[in-house]
Amino acid sequence: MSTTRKHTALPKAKILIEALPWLVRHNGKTVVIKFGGNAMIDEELKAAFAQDVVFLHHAGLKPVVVHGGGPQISAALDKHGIVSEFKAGLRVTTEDAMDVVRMVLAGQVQRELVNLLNQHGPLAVGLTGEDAHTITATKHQPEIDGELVDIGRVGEITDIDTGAIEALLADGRIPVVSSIARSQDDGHVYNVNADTAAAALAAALGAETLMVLTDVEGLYEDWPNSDEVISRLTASQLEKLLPELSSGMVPKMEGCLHAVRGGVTTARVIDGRVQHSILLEIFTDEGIGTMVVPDPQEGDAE
Ligand SMILES: Nc1ncnc2c1ncn2[C@@H]1O[C@H](COP(=O)(O)OP(=O)(O)O)[C@@H](O)[C@H]1O
Ligand SMILES: CC(=O)N[C@@H](CCC(=O)OP(=O)(O)O)C(=O)O
Repeated sequence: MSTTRKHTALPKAKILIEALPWLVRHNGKTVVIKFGGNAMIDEELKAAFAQDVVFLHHAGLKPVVVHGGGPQISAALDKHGIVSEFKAGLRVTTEDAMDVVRMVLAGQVQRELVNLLNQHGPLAVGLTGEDAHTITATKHQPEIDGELVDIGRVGEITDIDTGAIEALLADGRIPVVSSIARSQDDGHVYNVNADTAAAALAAALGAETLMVLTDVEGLYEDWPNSDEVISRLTASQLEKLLPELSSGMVPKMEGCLHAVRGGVTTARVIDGRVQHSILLEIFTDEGIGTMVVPDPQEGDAE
């Protein structure tokens, strides 16, 4: 081998070998990746996201994608002359708005991600929570200032059926799930926050990791005054912090808590604006966002 080739080949081999412990650790494990609408900034980032997910698949992990689309829904509602309003971090969803939500999530955002993933092979299959009873919900009425408030067709998850997703994973596919649920009691479909849906799926699937890609570096300790990111916190530490959180971070961190309390080993909030942030997070020591871990059991070494 020429000296020049050795010089370029060796560093590449070293990078591959560095990933070996992580490849071994994650082999065969399910990882639920939530791709937030705010992180879908440009075509390059979306293509890099698809590459990362396909990489995980070929590296022996079982990725499941749950996508958001908040900004995309707001833009479409705007075109329909419907004003977007959020209460308790959730979109007030009228019957007409629900049609738009479903059209954008299942017909636009999900299709685009499925298409990007399938440029690498016949891998991705899109579904919504309605399919095969994957997500069942009942009408959600959040409590605001001590009163239950009606925010329309917003769902609270009551049941997850992992059958369809597990069948797809067993068939070597990458499920791409839109956060729309069916209701058992009134026949309506419901709008579910995508972080909440991803966390519930991660827990029900017994996933090793929940990874939430968003448009900030992680959970800021004192948002919006400082950009100091909390790199690691236990479930109990997070629980204490929850009442202080605001807006989009509420469902994200509640979801992370639900996931780790439900058996997921780590839940991470990472910056989706950084290209290949998924690979950095899974295959290197340089975790870049906020990691939530279960409380240490008595007798565990710190
Ligand atoms: N403590 C916090 N740390 C980081 N971001 C926060 C915090 N509190 C609120 N936020 C807001 O939450 C947003 C992320 O949530 P959201 O807009 O719902 O994103 P996504 O579309 O990725 O789900 C951030 O852009 C930021 O404005
Ligand atoms: C009930 C509720 O608020 N649903 C969300 C669903 C999409 C979502 O969660 O998208 P992001 O992850 O991009 O925020 C919405 O209508 O915006």
